[in-house]
Amino acid sequence: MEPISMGIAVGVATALTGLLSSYPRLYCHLQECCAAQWVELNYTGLERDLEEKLFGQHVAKHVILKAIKGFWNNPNPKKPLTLSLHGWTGTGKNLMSKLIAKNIYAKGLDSKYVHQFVTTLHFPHSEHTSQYKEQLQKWIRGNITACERSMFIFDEMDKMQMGLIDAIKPYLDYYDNIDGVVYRKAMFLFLSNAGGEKITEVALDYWHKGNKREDIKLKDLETKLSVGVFNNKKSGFWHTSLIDKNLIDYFVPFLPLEYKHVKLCIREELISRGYPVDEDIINDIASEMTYFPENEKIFSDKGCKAVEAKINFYLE
Ligand SMILES: Nc1ncnc2c1ncn2[C@@H]1O[C@H](COP(=O)(O)OP(=O)(O)OP(=O)(O)O)[C@@H](O)[C@H]1O
Repeated sequence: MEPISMGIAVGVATALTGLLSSYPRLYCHLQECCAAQWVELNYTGLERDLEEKLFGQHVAKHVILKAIKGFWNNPNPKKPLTLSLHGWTGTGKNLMSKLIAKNIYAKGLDSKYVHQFVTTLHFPHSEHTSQYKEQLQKWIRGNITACERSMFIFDEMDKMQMGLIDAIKPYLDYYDNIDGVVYRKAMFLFLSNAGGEKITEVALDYWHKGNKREDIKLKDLETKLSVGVFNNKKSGFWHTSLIDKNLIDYFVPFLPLEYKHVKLCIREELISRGYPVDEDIINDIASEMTYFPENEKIFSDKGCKAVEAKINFYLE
């Protein structure tokens, strides 16, 4: 490029940047920003999505809707919202995070204000904990400075090293601000399989007694979870002061999925991929999944996780 054209290009770019920064509304019109047109809870949207897309999780739905509504309607929360999602693999914990993000951020999980960490992927080496710790704290601070309504999702929380959990702790607590940064409007979601077996015991017990699954209450599960997980010295996450200091606001249990839920997942997947809905195919695929316990075969051992792969195998 010639020097004159280069000069003009730089001048135009500088003028545009100046213009956009002096008109934040115009900036937000063109780019994702932390204002209400990009970051706002769509409660009815969330309610509808959970009803239509998340199967067999009445307790989790109820807790999440209550927690998020209360938090969002409070203009001055005392601490960030901290949700701990527990359950067997493939039961919808990641799906739930996705639906929450979708109904708060216009760009859903792709929003620059939604941050996902997977322990084995992002923090794999225990010898690097102090380095991860520093990076993570910087990351949280920087992102909440950019947008108070940021969301952080930590997957495989039960595999996270203790030191790293300690690094997040100050941001979850009841502080008005830390070094001038207000963390109270952020949301933290912790996902783990911890407690999955205890939750299954409760669901199985209901089934054996001939009770309806839909009658399982949060308190039935909480009692089991507190004995089996929170007081279990082996489940790393739980004997940290996250629990001792009451830093987790809600425990969100995910029930193991039954044959009928697996069928719903298959149906949903067929529709979303534009295949015709054929009951025979749905039954065939659902029957190919494996179920436990050994004798009764009630719950899918991978939840709905293998559905996509089974459909690929069956139809393509
Ligand atoms: N309850 C559910 N309702 C509808 N779809 C589901 C449900 N549970 C799982 N799925 C589907 O199964 C797949 C795996 O689900 P997801 O990743 O949410 O499970 P997870 O509980 O996070 O598993 P993991 O503990 O192994 O990470 C996704 O495609 C998801 O859409």
